[in-house]
Amino acid sequence: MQLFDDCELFDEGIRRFVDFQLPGTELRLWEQFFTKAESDKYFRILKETTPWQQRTRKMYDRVLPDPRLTAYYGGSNGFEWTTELLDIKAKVEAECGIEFDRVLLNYYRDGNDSVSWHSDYLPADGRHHAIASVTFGETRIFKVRPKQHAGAETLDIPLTHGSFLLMGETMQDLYEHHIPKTSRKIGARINLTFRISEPGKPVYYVN
Ligand SMILES: O=C(O)CCC(=O)C(=O)O
Ligand SMILES: [Fe+2]
Repeated sequence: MQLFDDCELFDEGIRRFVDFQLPGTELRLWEQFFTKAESDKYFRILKETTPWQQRTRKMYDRVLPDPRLTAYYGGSNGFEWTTELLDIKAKVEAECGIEFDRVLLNYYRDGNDSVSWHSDYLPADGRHHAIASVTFGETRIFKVRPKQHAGAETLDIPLTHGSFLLMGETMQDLYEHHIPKTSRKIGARINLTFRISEPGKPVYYVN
């Protein structure tokens, strides 16, 4: 589905906007939301200065490393915000009019890194909020399908360098998403998901 219906001139070309018009929720994509120069700078700084962590999770009776590295900022138990993360957050907030208070960074080192089908973790206040997803680096396919997916189509969205994807409040209730592995010889990708938690409550992040 390609509905580039609201193009505006951007300093390095055309900023393309897509509203995927998903039933029951909002899913909107701004490509080249950050300029090439900004995106290159943020990719380099985040790659080099983030204290990337290798998380593990228990699968049945085995403890397996997540196929990606992560770092968590803000909220009540994340790292201290950096200038760059606050700048990225401010630009996203100005566009969508929503304020976020924490961000999860994912570092996909190559095509072998991935995230399996899931919906994002329910915040401590028991209700889902909008999530803003920003990508720097290699393009990866973001797949979306309804939770009731028998017979349903999967939406494949290439998330490009400098793009901003906004998932609406009900997205996690109704849909799940996934970044598949790829055998293509590709470089690294960094994804940031800005989230909202109930103020004052610790966030036990999983996804
Ligand atoms: O890398 C992405 O685009 C998605 C990451 C994700 O789904 C998550 O961290 O929950
Ligand atoms: Fe997710």
